[in-house]
Amino acid sequence: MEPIIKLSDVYAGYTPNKAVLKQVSLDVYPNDFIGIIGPNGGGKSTLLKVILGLLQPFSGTIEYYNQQDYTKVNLGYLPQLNNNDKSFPIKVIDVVLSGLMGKKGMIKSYTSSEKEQARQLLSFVKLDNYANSAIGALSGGQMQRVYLCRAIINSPKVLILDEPNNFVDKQFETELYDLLKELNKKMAILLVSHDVGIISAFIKTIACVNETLHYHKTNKISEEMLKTYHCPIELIAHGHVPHRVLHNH
Ligand SMILES: Nc1ncnc2c1ncn2[C@@H]1O[C@H](COP(=O)(O)OP(=O)(O)OP(=O)(O)O)[C@@H](O)[C@H]1O
Repeated sequence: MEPIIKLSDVYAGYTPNKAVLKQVSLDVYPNDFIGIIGPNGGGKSTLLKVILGLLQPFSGTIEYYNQQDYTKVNLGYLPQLNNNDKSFPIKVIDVVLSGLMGKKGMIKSYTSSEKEQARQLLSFVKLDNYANSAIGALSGGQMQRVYLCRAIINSPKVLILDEPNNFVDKQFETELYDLLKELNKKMAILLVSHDVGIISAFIKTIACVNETLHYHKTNKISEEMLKTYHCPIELIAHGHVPHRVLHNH
């Protein structure tokens, strides 16, 4: 089977001669569900930017379906939420529909079947009653669900999520992962998360990013394994659920 995305020996960063990512190689296959973990500042978001084509590597290659042009691969992206999103004057359903722009370009109107599809997705994440609300009126968790709908409305081959559970209400957290499991039947998923304990029940493999990338063909994480690869974690307990979190560097 051919990988959908193939990174080979990638060096990337923001200032010349100061690589944040070094010697990174990774193959992403159609049914993958990869948990991307690592310490703060280790380079997880930078890796996503490289994969999304937002940051050109200093050296190394990134190939999509054996093509050089990333726009030919349909990628869905759920970015980290930031506070600016709150002041953006746009209706919830239009946020979801804006996920079609990559396919349609800057268009003025959407078809009724596209609107229906957007409504179905909102119903999928239990926000059917908010379709016509302003996005700024929603809680952080609700906004994340809307952005998830936007990321998947174009049926991407790869769904990329950056800390989706940062703002998600506890009540929706399990539902979010169940939803991702369902989506994984149709698309590869790359998930950056600090919640290693929780995601390990859903992910299939692990990429530990700490300047370099170490890929583990398992969803079981041992401290020894991560220590070996300089990706420190520790076990703590939140309530009744044992949890692994990453040290701050
Ligand atoms: N736009 C930028 N310009 C310059 N340096 C940056 C920029 N974005 C990130 N960095 C630096 O690159 C390094 C890696 O950052 P990155 O955000 O990729 O890490 P991360 O693993 O996603 O961290 P976190 O878990 O805190 O989100 C850090 O040292 C960070 O300060």
